[in-house]
Amino acid sequence: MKEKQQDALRMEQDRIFVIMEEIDRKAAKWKANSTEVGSDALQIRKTFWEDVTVNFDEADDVAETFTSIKQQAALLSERERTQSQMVKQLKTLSQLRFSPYFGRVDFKEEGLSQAEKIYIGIASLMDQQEENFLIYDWRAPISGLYYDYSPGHAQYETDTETIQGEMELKRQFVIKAGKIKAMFEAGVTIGDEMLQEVLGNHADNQMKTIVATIQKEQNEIIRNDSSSLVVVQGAAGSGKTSAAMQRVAYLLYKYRKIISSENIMLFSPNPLFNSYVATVLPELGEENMQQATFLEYLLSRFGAEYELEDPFAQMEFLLAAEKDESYQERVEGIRFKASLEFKELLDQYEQKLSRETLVFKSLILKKRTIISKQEIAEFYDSLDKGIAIPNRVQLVKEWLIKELKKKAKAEKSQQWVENEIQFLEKEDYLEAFKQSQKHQAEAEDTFHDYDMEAKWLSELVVKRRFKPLFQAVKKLKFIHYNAIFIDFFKEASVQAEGAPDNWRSICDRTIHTLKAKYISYEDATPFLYLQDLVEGRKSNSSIRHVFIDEAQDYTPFQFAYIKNLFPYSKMTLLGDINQAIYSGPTGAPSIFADAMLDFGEKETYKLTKTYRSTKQIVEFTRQLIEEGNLIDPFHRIGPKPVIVNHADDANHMERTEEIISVLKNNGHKNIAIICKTAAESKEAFESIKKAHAARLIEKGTLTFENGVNVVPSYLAKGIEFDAVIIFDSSSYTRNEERKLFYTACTRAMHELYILSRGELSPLLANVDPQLFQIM
Ligand SMILES: Nc1ncnc2c1ncn2[C@@H]1O[C@H](COP(=O)(O)OP(=O)(O)OP(=O)(O)O)[C@@H](O)[C@H]1O
Repeated sequence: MKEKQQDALRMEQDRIFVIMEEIDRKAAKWKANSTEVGSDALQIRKTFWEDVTVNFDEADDVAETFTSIKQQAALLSERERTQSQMVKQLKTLSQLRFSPYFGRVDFKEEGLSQAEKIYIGIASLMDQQEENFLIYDWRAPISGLYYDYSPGHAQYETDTETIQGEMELKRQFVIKAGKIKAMFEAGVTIGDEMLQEVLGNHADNQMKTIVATIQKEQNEIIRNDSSSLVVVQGAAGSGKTSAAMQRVAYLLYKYRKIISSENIMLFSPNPLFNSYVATVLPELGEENMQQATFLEYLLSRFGAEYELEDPFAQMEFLLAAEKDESYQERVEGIRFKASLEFKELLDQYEQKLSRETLVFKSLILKKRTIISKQEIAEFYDSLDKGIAIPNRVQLVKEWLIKELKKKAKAEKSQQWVENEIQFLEKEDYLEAFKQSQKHQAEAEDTFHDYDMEAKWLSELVVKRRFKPLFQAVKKLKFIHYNAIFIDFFKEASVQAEGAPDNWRSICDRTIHTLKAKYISYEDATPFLYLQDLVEGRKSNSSIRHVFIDEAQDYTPFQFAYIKNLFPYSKMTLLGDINQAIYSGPTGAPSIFADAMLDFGEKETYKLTKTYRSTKQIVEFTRQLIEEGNLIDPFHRIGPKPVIVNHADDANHMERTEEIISVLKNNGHKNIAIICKTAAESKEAFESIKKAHAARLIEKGTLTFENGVNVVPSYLAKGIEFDAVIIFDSSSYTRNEERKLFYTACTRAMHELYILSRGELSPLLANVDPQLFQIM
């Protein structure tokens, strides 16, 4: 048996050498081509103007010149595109040279006498004659066999038919620098050995691709290309983010003729997460999709006029301001403002707005009202009420631009203009002189040079002063959204169906903050929604697929808003209701708990098998949540979580430092000290850094590095560490914090320590004592 395996290994290694030769041959050829295309492009750039006919004498000549320039530019951009395509292909070749493939299946198609050997890697490679595949791209239809079946009957779908047959062999490889490091023959338990190998590795500050070990249920999610909405509810560590990333790569491959990375958008929870996942697609030879946090979108819309609270500040309030007298009321406000009932109130308010007037802002120039808000309102009110609000707003805009032009003309003779002329720059005077010379030469005018110059200079002054006004009008800044939103809360305070009992007081408080131009996070999306009702819906037609990771933290209101923003997009939502850290403390609805996700064709997947943590950690953490018994740990063995049981504060820091040393000695490179809040993190960091080189993660932190990281609980979501130390379990006391505590504990891959400065968290009370060690 052993000998047979040795032979197989030798044979496979020999094949790799042959493949590497082919890669080298192709690389040399492509490199030569790429250099040629590159020098072509350079040449075109150098001689661009020599090769076009430039003649502006007659109208026909101008048209010809224009066509000629266009042709030359098209030629240049085609060459440049080809060159960058070649560079990309060369990069993929070098990735293949390092590790040509990770899987092989021998598949005998029904009706054929011989099995085909199908090798699967991150990209396809053809033989020298360009006839046969030496390597199949993992996203090709036939590669589905590798993920979905073990030896025996198997089938795969092409665009037109289902191909049936027999899988005779399934092999997995770990190949590095062209050498086979490990080879597994898959039996009934598909890929377990290979998974063991992969999952046993240390954590990294960058997520890795999982193409070699994608599991069947993940593969279904990755390859679903028919549903408008894919919803994945998956336990912590079940591979939701991984599935999302490979799904992006799959869509980019399958629809490469119609979509590219610019047409895919990922909403992620924070900037740290953005950088954590940033290397997955490049590793697969693809470019990263567009990535943003929802907060970034909000900030881009609000501009500098308002102070916008971010979700992390809101979270800090929810976790740390429990004793604040406004706490309960705000929590209830957050809950209601997250709902579709609240959105309905805004829709009703739109009806009222369409019958009544809007609130406007006067256009002010140098502290003088140029066009008053009353004049704007009068014009607006004179318009037919049957016209939709956004269209009326457009008419006001056009009217204002005309009025501003008239005002600007009239303004030129004002004394202030003359005064400002004196303060113009030397260049402006020079330009005025040139203009007047030009005018003199062109027209037999009776104007004195001096008059011409003065006229030009006063025009310049007025133009400069009016420019911001024109810009403001174009951006519809003459609408007083804040006042309209305040008016909405005044109206809504008396007639809110489904609102909490203290709704009136919530509205008063909201009005108070809005008057100070402060937008609480829970008010931000409703504010923009109202703004869009007035201005017309903003929608993005270039995005064809939106991914929302950690989707459990989006409210139904936010989701409805995002859906409106991307009306032509398919959507993939990935989340875990047990990690709903925002709706935990507020009880606000989450799109994952709601039945509101009715969307054309929706497909829901549940992932219950988890891969991140050892069996011992999962058995422990799943007892922290309801229905945790449904979570199925991957069989990877490690030490039981440790609860450090001491109810006094005195040696807490010392113990933390000792444990960090133990974890370092155990070979862990990536250790997180997870604290509940930013303030606790700061405090922990200040102490720890005296004994260990450590890094503090804050809401603006863009990357995290291997080493000791001190991180607030809500920023750790989505990422993972070799070992986690929960800094102080005693700070998680309320049931509302259960999901946050669970999220923090599930970040650990290999070891989990729970420390407490006071009493052990009551959230641990029901955990089976067999599942942890006490220290
Ligand atoms: N099929 C797989 N093969 C290898 N590793 C996998 C596989 N699926 C998941 N993993 C690994 O499990 C870990 C968790 O995956 P991922 O972060 O995608 O899970 P998640 O469901 O998004 O987790 P969470 O909700 O806790 O943030 C990662 O290290 C990932 O590489």
